[in-house]
Amino acid sequence: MIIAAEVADLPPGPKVVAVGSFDGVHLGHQSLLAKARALAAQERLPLLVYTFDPPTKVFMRGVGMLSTLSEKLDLLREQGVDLALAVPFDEDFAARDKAAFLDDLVRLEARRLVVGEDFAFGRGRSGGPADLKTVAPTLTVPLLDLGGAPVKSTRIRELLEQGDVEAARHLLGRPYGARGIVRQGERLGRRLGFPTANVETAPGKVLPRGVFAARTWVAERAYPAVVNVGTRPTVRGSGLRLEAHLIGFSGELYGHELRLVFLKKLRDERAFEDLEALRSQIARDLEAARRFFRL
Ligand SMILES: Cc1cc2nc3c(=O)[nH]c(=O)nc-3n(C[C@H](O)[C@H](O)[C@H](O)COP(=O)(O)O)c2cc1C
Ligand SMILES: Nc1ncnc2c1ncn2[C@@H]1O[C@H](COP(=O)(O)OP(=O)(O)O)[C@@H](O)[C@H]1O
Repeated sequence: MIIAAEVADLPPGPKVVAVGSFDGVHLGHQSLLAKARALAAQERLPLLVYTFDPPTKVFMRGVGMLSTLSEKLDLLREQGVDLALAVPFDEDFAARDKAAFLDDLVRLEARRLVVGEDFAFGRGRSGGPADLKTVAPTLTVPLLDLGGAPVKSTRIRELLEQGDVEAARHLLGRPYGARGIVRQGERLGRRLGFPTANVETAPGKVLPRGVFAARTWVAERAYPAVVNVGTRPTVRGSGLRLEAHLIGFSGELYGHELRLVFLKKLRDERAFEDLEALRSQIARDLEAARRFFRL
């Protein structure tokens, strides 16, 4: 997949262009991309995804994001997208009028356009499908319905904020994941008997709170894990932290990238009277995770 941040950096030639924020690349996005891919194959043209970083709603409304740019690009690649244009979405971009956006599509040599039915663009969301049709024939894809409501990033964000990683998984078509570099913490984990890799995720990334059974990867190796996402009230922690105790791992992780997917919520985070009480609870969490993984 070829990736660019500006129209001028993409190879010339006609293309099928799908436009949207694609935050999370959920099942709705995936069905839209499948239609776009089929259209591209039929027309013998490459498929380009024109997307925004951060997602427009994240910038405009300050909500959290389901996928960072690198996660989104990986997911788009998995969906068989040939080219990705990820433009920085900022004040200037939000203020551009709809003609400027249409001009981008012309410069991209868009021969067919594919958008979700709720897509709008340009300052004040003034542009819509009728405007797009002045550039190229436009396929407007209806929102995919699951469980009696459309699949939308907002709905998934809300489920994750409630810690419901299993319902989020149904709408995403895969378990929700996060990634980041392992940083040094207060080195209390080892003293507790449960070393925990402290994973620094991107600012603004949505994290479900609580204790979870998770699958983790370091380089290409997979480890089952118990993960806590919270503020560690027992040790008067500050700020939200993601900490993973990898089952069957020993060694150093500092500076390595750790990836994980949240599989099952085990419980909410709590304040314990003392470290001993926390230690025995983590031991029970570990047992619950082992049962989950049938270890
Ligand atoms: C499975 C698991 C569950 C945890 N649950 C809680 C909890 O309920 N309350 C809490 O205050 N801290 C909890 N923690 C966080 C520990 O307080 C944290 O791992 C410890 O402070 C180690 O911090 P350090 O990595 O900075 O040394 C949990 C950690 C793990 C791995
Ligand atoms: N099974 C394991 N799971 C997670 N981290 C481990 C494990 N075994 C060793 N480690 C190492 O121990 C570190 C965590 O130890 P800990 O005392 O909790 O320190 P910190 O406060 O720096 O997170 C990890 O970053 C990693 O390098």
